[in-house]
Amino acid sequence: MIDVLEVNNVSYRYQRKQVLYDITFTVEKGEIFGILGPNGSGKTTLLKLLSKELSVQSGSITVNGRPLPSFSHKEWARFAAVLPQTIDAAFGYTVKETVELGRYAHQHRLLPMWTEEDEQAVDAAIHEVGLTEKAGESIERLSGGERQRAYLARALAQNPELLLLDEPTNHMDITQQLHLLNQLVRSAKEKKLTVIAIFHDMNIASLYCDRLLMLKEGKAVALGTPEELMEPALLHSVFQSPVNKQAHPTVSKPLLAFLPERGLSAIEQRGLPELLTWTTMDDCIAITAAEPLKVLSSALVGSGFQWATHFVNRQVSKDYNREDAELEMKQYLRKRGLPVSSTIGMMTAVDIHDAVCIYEKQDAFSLWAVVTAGVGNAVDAAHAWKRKQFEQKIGTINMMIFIDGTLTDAAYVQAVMTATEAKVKALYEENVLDPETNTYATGTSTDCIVIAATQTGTAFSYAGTITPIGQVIGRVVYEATKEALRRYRKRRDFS
Ligand SMILES: Nc1ncnc2c1ncn2[C@@H]1O[C@H](COP(=O)(O)OP(=O)(O)OP(=O)(O)O)[C@@H](O)[C@H]1O
Repeated sequence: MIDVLEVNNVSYRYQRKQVLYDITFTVEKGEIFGILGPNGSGKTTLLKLLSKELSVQSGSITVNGRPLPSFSHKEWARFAAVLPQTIDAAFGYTVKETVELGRYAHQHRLLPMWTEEDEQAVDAAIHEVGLTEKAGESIERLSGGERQRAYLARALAQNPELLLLDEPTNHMDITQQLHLLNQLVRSAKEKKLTVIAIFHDMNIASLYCDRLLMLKEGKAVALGTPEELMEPALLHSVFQSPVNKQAHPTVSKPLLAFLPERGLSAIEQRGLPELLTWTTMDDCIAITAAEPLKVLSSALVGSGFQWATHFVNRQVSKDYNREDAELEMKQYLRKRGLPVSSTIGMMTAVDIHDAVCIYEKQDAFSLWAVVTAGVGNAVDAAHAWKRKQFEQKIGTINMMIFIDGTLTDAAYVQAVMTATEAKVKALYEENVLDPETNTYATGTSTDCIVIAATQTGTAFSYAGTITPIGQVIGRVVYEATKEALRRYRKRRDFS
């Protein structure tokens, strides 16, 4: 890789105020390089030094191996284009005329001539920022975001090798931000355009930048890929705001969630039993939480991680068979007056009146488990592959585990593991067999689990069987599953 830009030990002071200290980094050709940092950390000053708007006082900046000061004004204007943070609007110009100004660097000083190449560069740049329709509009009649795009088009029309952007997506709505940044990434890759940009939105920077430089009080505190920099501890120390890091659902980039200050939540004031309201209707159990709980579930409605206030275990007939069960379930929830977007919905053919609830209170947390169990579809997971097809009978084990505590993602996963292991043990002790293989069943073919936590109070990094919370989950699930199985068999044997 070729380094376009080398910044070595650059420091800067405005009169007596030192604002940059010994900044060193390199930027490669075709790279999208982001500069991040709190207000006043020196980002704009650094960008002004890179764009030659300010002169280097100490240290050095070289571009393609040449010291930056050795570039003439015209040479530099051909090489680099700048989009500053604020631009005084050139009133009276149309969008197209504004963008045309970007071509001046390519004009011969003595014999200025507007060529086909100039015309094409202007049209292409206007198209790239999505302003073709407004090319004839005067600049002062554009919205703030549109105006920003027009100035970006002016910079792009320069056909620069280096683009320096100070908050390029300022004033833009999210569609425009994504459109523009997608375009920048395309240009960077296709034309080997190098982009150095200041960002305030860390998720946007993480999504679009190859590497990031983090400034704090004029010092470079971190330099690396978004994966390396988006670390909660580092971000907390730089921005003084608590932050959580998660995996982006579809792109291999980190996603950050900043945490608002919360007042005392219901759980801290009232405890788990007061937070949850239990209602048994003719064909479902509905549990309502006064505060949203963070849930990991395999439920038909509301699977994966999400926040929810309603938890429904619905009883359906053993012949229930719908092509789109999820859609039908959502219609059912709607009819019941439940908010579908914050409801976790599961189904069972087991009689919901046989549900077993166990509440456990410890010093550091409390836990409530609700289990319905049937074993008509019992299966041995180790030998399920031997089955030709699964015949659906009554019998599914549905578990909901409510916890007043703060769980990490790892703790959620371990809670699922611990609960599953305890369930397997209960099935073993109740002698539940897979009817096909005649071996001990480990579950049923349609089991469902919900782990719901308040995300307040005691923090749990893990919930495996070595931890107090894991031990409670294991015991409570084991006992509740055994009791639910006994109730299921009793009803089956007497009906
Ligand atoms: N012309 C100037 N004269 C004196 N001090 C200045 C000047 N320009 C900026 N500063 C100071 O230098 C420091 C860094 O400012 P700079 O604009 O580089 O920060 P920034 O990280 O870009 O901030 P923001 O995120 O708010 O845009 C600030 O304390 C600012 O007040």
